[in-house]
Amino acid sequence: MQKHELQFHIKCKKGDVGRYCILPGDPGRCEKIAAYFDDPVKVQSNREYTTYTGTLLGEKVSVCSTGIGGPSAVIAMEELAAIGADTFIRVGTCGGIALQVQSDDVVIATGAVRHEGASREYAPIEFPAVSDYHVQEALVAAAKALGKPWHAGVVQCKDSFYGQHDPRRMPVSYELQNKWEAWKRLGVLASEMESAALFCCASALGVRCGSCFHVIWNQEREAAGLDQKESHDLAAAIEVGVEALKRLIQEDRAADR
Ligand SMILES: O=P(O)(O)O[C@H]1O[C@H](CO)[C@@H](O)[C@H]1O
Ligand SMILES: O=c1cc[nH]c(=O)[nH]1
Repeated sequence: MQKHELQFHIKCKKGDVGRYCILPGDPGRCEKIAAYFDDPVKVQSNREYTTYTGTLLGEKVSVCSTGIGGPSAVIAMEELAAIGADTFIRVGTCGGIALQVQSDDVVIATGAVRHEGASREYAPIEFPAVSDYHVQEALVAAAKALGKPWHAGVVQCKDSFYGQHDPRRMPVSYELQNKWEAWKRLGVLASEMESAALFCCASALGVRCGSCFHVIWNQEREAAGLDQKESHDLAAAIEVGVEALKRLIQEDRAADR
């Protein structure tokens, strides 16, 4: 596929997007994220992929939704990279696993458990799904500067949302439940679905990617009888993602990258 061509799924072409892109899963989140940009314009909407472009600090930036799961997320990354994007921040939602992770906190992924399929088509399973160091650093600095409660560590990715929430129902419950116990003992912070695939795809493409998440709930806190609520206000995670992009833009300018 030629780099100047309209990309097959996102229906964008070179010039439509900036080198800096925010990647939410939910298309409905794009307009809310674009509202933080200067002069945001809706560029395209096709399948699960909705794209807006605007500016931050005078730099062209975009937001493009990825849909749910690794396969559609790496399509977005591949097609955005083909038309010039090289720095990605996934702003998503997650469910807490570690007991200290509470609803409304912001989780920043340093790495992701590859309990999903798409990353295996980019890298052998021995290869770690890790976020870009500079993006990770910018996300932590942003969370600190904005005074948001944050945690940085490993997140778990899987392909089945209901395998996470109702593993006993699944014929492979023996695997899901045993592995979940391992994630807990290994200090995994939270569960979501796209970062492992995005991190491996980014490594393969030579682009930068990091992730931050709004914590909706924590099923382990609930199981332990700790206080627990459900929250769907993603403002803190969005603000951390946007602030991190600004910091990366400034750092890249200072380093003439
Ligand atoms: O809210 P988003 O960004 O879609 O992220 C999370 O929510 C979806 C599941 O409900 C999965 O995509 C998961 O990773
Ligand atoms: O529990 C959750 C919440 C969001 N996304 C997930 O994959 N799991």
